[in-house]
Amino acid sequence: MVYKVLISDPLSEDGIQPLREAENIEVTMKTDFTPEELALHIGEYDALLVRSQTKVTREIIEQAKRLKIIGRAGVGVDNIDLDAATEHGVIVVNAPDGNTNSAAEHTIAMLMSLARKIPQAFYALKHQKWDRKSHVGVELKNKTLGVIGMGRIGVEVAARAKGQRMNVIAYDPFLTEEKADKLGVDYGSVEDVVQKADFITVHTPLLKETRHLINKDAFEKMKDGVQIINCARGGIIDEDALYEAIVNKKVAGAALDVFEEEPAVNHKLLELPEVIATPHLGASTIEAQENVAIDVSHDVVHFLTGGLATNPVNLPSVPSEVMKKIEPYFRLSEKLGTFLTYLAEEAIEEISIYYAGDLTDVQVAPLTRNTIKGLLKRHLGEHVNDVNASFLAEKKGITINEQKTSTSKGFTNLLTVQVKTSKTTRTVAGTLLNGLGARIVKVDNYSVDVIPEGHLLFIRHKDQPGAIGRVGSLLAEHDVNIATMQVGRSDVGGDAIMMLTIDKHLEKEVLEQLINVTDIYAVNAIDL
Ligand SMILES: NC(=O)c1ccc[n+]([C@@H]2O[C@H](COP(=O)([O-])OP(=O)(O)OC[C@H]3O[C@@H](n4cnc5c(N)ncnc54)[C@H](O)[C@@H]3O)[C@@H](O)[C@H]2O)c1
Ligand SMILES: O=C(O)CC[C@@H](O)C(=O)O
Repeated sequence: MVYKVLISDPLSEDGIQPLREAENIEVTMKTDFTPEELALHIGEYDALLVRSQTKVTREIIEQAKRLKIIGRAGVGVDNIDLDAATEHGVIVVNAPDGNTNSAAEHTIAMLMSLARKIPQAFYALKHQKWDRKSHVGVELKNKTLGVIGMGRIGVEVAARAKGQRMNVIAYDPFLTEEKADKLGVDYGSVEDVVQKADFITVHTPLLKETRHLINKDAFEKMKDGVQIINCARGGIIDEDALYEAIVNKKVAGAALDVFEEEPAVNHKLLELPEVIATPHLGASTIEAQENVAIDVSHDVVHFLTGGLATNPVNLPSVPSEVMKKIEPYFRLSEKLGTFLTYLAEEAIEEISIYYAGDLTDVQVAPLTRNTIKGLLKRHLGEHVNDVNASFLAEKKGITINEQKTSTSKGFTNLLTVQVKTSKTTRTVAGTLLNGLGARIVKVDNYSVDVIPEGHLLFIRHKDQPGAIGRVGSLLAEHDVNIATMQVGRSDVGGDAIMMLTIDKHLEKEVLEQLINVTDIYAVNAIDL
């Protein structure tokens, strides 16, 4: 059998040697397909290799009848429809490490160019203007760099900024004070970073949660004259808000490698003299392109010849006998993990998963991985899957405990998940009710009975007359319909909880008002 591999974006010729040299693999490099042409021809191929230009949409995947693997030579997989790939049994692999250095160096290059107005000065000189007055810069020494997203690239950027004698303040949902100390950076919330930094650089993936993370509100809180860098993904910064902040002189400059829509030609931000930009060049070094092409080529060769992929991004394969027994619990375990991300307000340091009742008779490791996936996915994005979840948790310094116990508290099966942060321990437990599906049956010490789906509100309050009514009225005022409501308390007049299911996502402003309602201690708006 000969496997046909299509490379539809320019990849390093040296990097794809493992593919060229493999037996029974035929490589076609064709980088000028239109989306329509790609959809027309993709049916002939077993593997597709891309960078960020090719959009591997559902329409393309639906035409890809032979396709087994998509290789992304780079980190971000936002140009690939992962759900469609998974639904069609196509494994997606990426090359997460190969361009870290390149992207970090590009960020520092942008930071220095921005501070010293090098592109603007060069442009003037190219146009025969010897203009020194307009191009006075600022020094980096003793300035504060705010880093949002301390993954592979953020950590490297922070280390290099320290080499420029900068102070670094950073935020990442997985960054603890201890880890920040080890890295020699200050630990802060997004607010702290935004308020204290002279330069702000973002290094998160583009997710629902990070879309417009830097928006009008954030710009208002920043120091006057702050400068912004985005070498991660267009869309993390709200481009309209950035434009306005530059025109209003709040922001003194911005360096952009990425845009919401690419290619970004005729973009209004590019008309502003304060903006410098590159056309998505973060990973464009000979070394990075070779690294990512080698990594992804090896994975494609291994996978097509019956081996395992090193960097799978979507669903793994689980043996069918195991799957059959545990499949009914999959949704529940993932939802319990996700639920806890809303309750844990600091970085999670430890996760413990307890299996009781019927669950003591099954192989639970895939469920543990699935719970961890639910826990990580909200902040790390769609590339977290059952295969890489434990590995990613470990890399984030999270300890994982898995235990089978005899305390099923009267349930036929009981799955209890507990997370510890530096300040608190939060617990949620769920069960699969025969014929009725999944239920959350305990949150911390309170018994509840809630379907783990949709929009939930978990409210802690003082057991006082009127507290429930005030919550109901406020939600009604904002046209939020309560579908179900349960209450519980530790003792009369003491701590109590409300667990509500509501018909739509709770907007931030309503959440803020709810937190300020008399006798309410805390509110978690949870989207499952
Ligand atoms: N410009 C380029 O050519 C280029 C090159 C490489 C990577 N990138 C992009 O850079 C980004 C980061 O890549 P990486 O390899 O460091 O990824 P990574 O997964 O190692 O790190 C991302 C970090 O962002 C954090 N994060 C998630 N949500 C957050 C939030 N709301 N606030 C703060 N932090 C949050 C995660 O916890 C994680 O630690 C990706 O979007 C990637 O696609 C761009
Ligand atoms: O392919 C490229 O050059 C961009 C890659 C980069 O954005 C990534 O996410 O790895």
